[in-house]
Amino acid sequence: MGPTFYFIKSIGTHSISFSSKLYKQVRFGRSNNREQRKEKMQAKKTREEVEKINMIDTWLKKHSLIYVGATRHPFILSIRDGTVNLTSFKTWLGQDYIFVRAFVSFVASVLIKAWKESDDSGGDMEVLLGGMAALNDEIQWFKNEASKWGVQLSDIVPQKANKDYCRFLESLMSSEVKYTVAITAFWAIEAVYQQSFAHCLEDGTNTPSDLQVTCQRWGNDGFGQYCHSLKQIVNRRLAKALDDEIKKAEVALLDVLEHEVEFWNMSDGGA
Ligand SMILES: Cc1ncc(CO)c(N)n1
Repeated sequence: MGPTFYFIKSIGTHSISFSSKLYKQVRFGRSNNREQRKEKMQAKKTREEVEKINMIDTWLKKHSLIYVGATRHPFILSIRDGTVNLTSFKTWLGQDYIFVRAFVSFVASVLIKAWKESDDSGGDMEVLLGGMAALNDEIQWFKNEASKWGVQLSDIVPQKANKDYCRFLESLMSSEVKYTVAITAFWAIEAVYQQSFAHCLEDGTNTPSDLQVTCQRWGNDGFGQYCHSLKQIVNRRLAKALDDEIKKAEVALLDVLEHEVEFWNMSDGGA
């Protein structure tokens, strides 16, 4: 088949016609294809940039299965529907007290990294210091709560999942680990508890009244705000980070989510 001819204009008895290729070139401009390609690439770049601005949400969508596994664990769902086994709850309480003591040291190491590496335009240090103050309160709370439930904290032996998690925290305390990577893990650790316990406080839930204080501890709005501030710090850091650091931060997030699932699993009696 020959080229299609478009009748464009007739001037008097003279008609001018173009081949379709030529017509397109005249109609859309010679560099049409190249322009379109450029536009597409621009769109792709913009999408990547948008994803990078909120890297955390991009990752949570990408890894939604494990994220839901960590924030909607059967133990949490059993608190939420009121069927929780109190032995499970006490196991969790004792193990978490041990974890939080390691966690305080980890947060101290993140604070040191912030001081060394952050320009602190976002007030990172204040947010972290607020987190440490909350942990001071939390340790006291664990002691009160343990005596309320008859849990002897001095007798608690850390289970394997707990030891593994604490060892992971310790690995992040190394000066080799960048601030961006460590604070990504920090945000994830706090966010899992915030999301889990806030879920137990939603309308229409059956959370037992004597567990409400526990859920409030991490599910209250102030803690939600604090997690949001941490998330903004992380997103700001990741938007500026090099690829290698971004990859390590994503791995750290996945590690946290896996450790959190294993940690909840302990409450079910698994060692
Ligand atoms: C296991 C675990 N993850 C997160 C938190 C939040 O502080 C906690 N107390 N314990």
